[in-house]
Amino acid sequence: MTEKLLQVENLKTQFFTEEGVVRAVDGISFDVKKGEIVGLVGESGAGKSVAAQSILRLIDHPGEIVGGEVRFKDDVLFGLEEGPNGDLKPRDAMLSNEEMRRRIRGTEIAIIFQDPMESLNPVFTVGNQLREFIEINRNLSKAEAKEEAIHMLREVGIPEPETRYDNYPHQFSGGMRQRVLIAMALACEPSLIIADEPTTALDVTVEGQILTLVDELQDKYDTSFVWVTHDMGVVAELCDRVNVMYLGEIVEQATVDDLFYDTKHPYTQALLDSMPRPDQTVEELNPIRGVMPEAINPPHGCRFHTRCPDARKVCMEVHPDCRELTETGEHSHKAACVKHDEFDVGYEISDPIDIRAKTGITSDLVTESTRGGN
Ligand SMILES: Nc1ncnc2c1ncn2[C@@H]1O[C@H](COP(=O)(O)OP(=O)(O)OP(=O)(O)O)[C@@H](O)[C@H]1O
Ligand code: NI
Repeated sequence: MTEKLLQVENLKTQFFTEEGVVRAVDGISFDVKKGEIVGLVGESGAGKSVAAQSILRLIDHPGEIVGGEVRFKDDVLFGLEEGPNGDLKPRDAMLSNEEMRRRIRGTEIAIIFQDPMESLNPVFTVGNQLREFIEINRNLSKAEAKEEAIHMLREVGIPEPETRYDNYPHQFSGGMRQRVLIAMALACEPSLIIADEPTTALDVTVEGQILTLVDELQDKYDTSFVWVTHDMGVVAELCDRVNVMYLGEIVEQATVDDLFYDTKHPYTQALLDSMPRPDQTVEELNPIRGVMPEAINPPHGCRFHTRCPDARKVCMEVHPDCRELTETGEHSHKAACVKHDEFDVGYEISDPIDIRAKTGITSDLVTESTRGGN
């Protein structure tokens, strides 16, 4: 049994805005084992970034983690318990803000964001920033830290690292800056790196190079990753296991192979169908119809029913949990869709609903999508 590094259980994060309560992350559960790359994939607004930030308790006002638990190794990063008056309060075992800063962030769990310029200071050289980070976090002398910084720049494929050490961030290309952030993330040899779409802004070739690099470094350092992306191509290339998110929930959770070749949720299927393929022209792309509804007032029943080609009346009423669909198989494969027998809520005898009427979209994408609900 592989060791579970990170365990997220029923995590809920909400934003209390003037328009209402945004249920950005609405009860997700997943785990990351040692040495694994686990994907969080979904369209814009699905809650991927909020989920990633919640793990490190990086949620600011008006946002708040309101429920669930996050455990990392033997530590409780987040957890609530009932207080004497019946109201919820942080569990005694939950790490303090100080412990999160000192012991966890950067050292045990590193995070890489989409825009490197947010994490790099434009007025200091790349080398100095990396050196200082290493010096502080690893208790090395200035000279040792500099040596280590150059070593890390070389590790992530920066050519002539001794010279590049003295360059400023703006003298690096986008891809090179992202490599610097990977170097910084790896510098303290964390057990887990959370990467929030770090390659999204890069062109495809550079993105490919970075993904290859991450794959190699992952092998070498045995670091685990949570990889946030909206791109199923990235998932295919990088991830071991995947969580598909829709409107704050995980709707399917499986190994990459199972997700691609034994797809259980219509939303996952729609994401896969919308993936550009080499044998297709741009005209042949199959974008997912409609837009994702607001997370303030998510649809009743299954949140995807308003866009789902397989939706029936029962889907408007029953809110499916993410349920195990394999018998005693080796790999767990979970999905939240009542068309599967495990749910037994009368899907087969329920009337189909006319999605055209619901989305107001009358493209031929809708008529052709009567793909069978097996
Ligand atoms: N500071 C905030 N205040 C109010 N709502 C927020 C805030 N941050 C995020 N949200 C809302 O939370 C939901 C989830 O957002 P999140 O950024 O996690 O989505 P995402 O899946 O990462 O999308 P993207 O691919 O665009 O990054 C969205 O409805 C978003 O509008
Ligand atoms: Ni995001």
